[in-house]
Amino acid sequence: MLNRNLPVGTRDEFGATAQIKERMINQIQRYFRERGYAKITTPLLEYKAVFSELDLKTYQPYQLLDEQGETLVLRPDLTLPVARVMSTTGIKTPVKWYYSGDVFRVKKKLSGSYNQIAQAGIELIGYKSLKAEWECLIAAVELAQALQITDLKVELGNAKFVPLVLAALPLNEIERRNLQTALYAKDLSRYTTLIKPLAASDFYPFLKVWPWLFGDFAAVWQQLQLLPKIKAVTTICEELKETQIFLQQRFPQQQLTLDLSVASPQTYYTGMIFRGYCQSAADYLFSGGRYDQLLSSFQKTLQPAVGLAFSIDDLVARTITGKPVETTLIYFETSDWRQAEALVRKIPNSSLCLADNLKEARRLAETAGSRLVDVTGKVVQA
Ligand SMILES: N[C@@H](Cc1c[nH]c[nH+]1)C(=O)O
Repeated sequence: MLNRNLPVGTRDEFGATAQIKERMINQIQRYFRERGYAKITTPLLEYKAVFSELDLKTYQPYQLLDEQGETLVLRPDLTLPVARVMSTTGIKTPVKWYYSGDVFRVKKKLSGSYNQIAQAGIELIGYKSLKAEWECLIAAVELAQALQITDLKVELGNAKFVPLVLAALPLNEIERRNLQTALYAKDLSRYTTLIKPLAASDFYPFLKVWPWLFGDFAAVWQQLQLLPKIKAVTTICEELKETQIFLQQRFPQQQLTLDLSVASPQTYYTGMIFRGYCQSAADYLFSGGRYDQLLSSFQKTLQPAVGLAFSIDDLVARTITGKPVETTLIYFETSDWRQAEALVRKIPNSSLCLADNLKEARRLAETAGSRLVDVTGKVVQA
């Protein structure tokens, strides 16, 4: 019976879903193109080694062997293939890429989520200033606005914040790792036990609130004042504050949150991280960050880089829950074919009705819940 089934986590897409998805990908790509980005495409199949910098437990890839016995994977990420391209082609930097495509991540049976995820994103390579992060954030917020997402929340963080604070604590390696695990898992009873030995430390007041260091930017900022000065952390915080001020000037209505107690969504991030989410979507709408070390794992030169990717499927799911699209069928006699085609071009979501006669056309329109129009442009059935 497998010839009638789909593998776990896959799906077919058709009708409104497929159409909305296509439109959305086109809209996002057009936006990036008009902003001066160049298109890049990479293959679905790559050597597994390309993804050695990825947390392969979280993003488990589908594997297969090529004729030489090398392990290939269906790409579980789109940023690493771009880094591979940069290291093998000698393309001059700085460069701004945009792309869209599917990534494949093994999902547990019954998890209910999909293993083929459509993404559209950008990678800005060769830019070390904060301007690159801001460019990504502007693009993300403007796109969300263009896609009519009115309840977007932008969450800022920094991949280095947690490791730097942990490194400043008087703990050994194992204690540090345990504390990090408890913090990320929000395992509060274990976390409280682990910080007890530090009760006399300057860090203690901060440690007591650290698991709650997420939410409204201003509120988190206030809590952050409890943290004793650590030079590298101060720089991170200043960047976050500057970014908040910049975003608030540019998008006064934009909701902005800060999360300084979360694990970096990708192991390759080395600086600011940002995610966008909204109430009606289950997962993040976009996710990105700075990854200055990634290209050095492919080649000797260090290349600063920032990027982000939209998760298209969540955007589509969110749109589908809106009101159904009104469709129109155009009924015509064969002698009026060109005229009918002209109407299809004019009326959004319309198509030619290939029924033999008007009676049959009426029946088809009714079944499809479509309006029926004849070539003269007259609605014959609403
Ligand atoms: N590849 C990242 C998103 C990203 C693009 N560029 C930088 N980060 C992800 O899938 O989470």
